Amino acid sequence: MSHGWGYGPTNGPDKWADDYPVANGPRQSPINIVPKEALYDSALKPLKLKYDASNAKGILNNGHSFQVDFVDDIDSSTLTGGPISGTYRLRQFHFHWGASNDRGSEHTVNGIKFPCELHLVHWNTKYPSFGEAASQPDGLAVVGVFLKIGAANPRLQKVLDALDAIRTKGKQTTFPNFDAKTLLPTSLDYWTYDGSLTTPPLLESVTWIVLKEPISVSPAQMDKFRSLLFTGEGDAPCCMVDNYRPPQPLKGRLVRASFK
Ligand SMILES: NS(=O)(=O)NCC1=CS(=O)(=O)c2ccccc21
Ligand SMILES: [Zn+2]
Repeated sequence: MSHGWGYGPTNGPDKWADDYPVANGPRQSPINIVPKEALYDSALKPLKLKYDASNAKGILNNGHSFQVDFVDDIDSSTLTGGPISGTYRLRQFHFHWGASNDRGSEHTVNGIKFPCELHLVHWNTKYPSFGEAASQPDGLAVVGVFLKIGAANPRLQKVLDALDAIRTKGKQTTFPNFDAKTLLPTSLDYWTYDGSLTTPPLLESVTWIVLKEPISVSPAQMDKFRSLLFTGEGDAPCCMVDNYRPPQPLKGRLVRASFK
């Protein structure tokens, strides 16, 4: 790719292997989850998410999605338990969504696409930094949450209300005092498998933890996601939609379930 990666016809997921050959690697993400083929593992521990709202820093349009970044220099917002060992710190969360409500999620369930998917990115504190962790096979843990069309989600609305300030690529603003736990569903039942970042550099360093229960989002709230632009101020505007990678080959991997 002569220009940066993206989600368009000339720089989208089918082209990423040109610059990132790991795109065809053995543990790529996302995947299609087939619940009947997942193995219930009674040894899997419950997820323990301990988030401190005061760690929320800012919200940024990074040209591929938008992300909410967190202070991660101490163990104040952490993920423990579940399929992982040790302590992983919350780094950021972001979303992937479609141009219409029939698509947008990265993981699928029995081939079903959701309109949106939330990713909460955590890094293993056995490594000295996020960057170092991102290059290790057990370096990252991403919690994925599906969004399903239904009633408006008041907890999500606080995030969406900030989007007018970051409409174009590179724009950011402060986003203090947000408890990411408010975005989680009631049940923390999950599927887990070994995978990768779903965006370049597609590093195969992610333990994926995909929650079974979706959270709700209204059609109007989905249109708020779609008000963002991939492009920068002054560029020809291109709506930020369909910023998802499709499911990748399982290549023999096991998907485990924390529930029967
Ligand atoms: N959808 S995803 O969470 O797998 N990839 C997005 C992502 C999350 S991140 O902050 O780990 C990071 C660093 C560098 C490049 C991409 C990313
Ligand atoms: Zn993501």
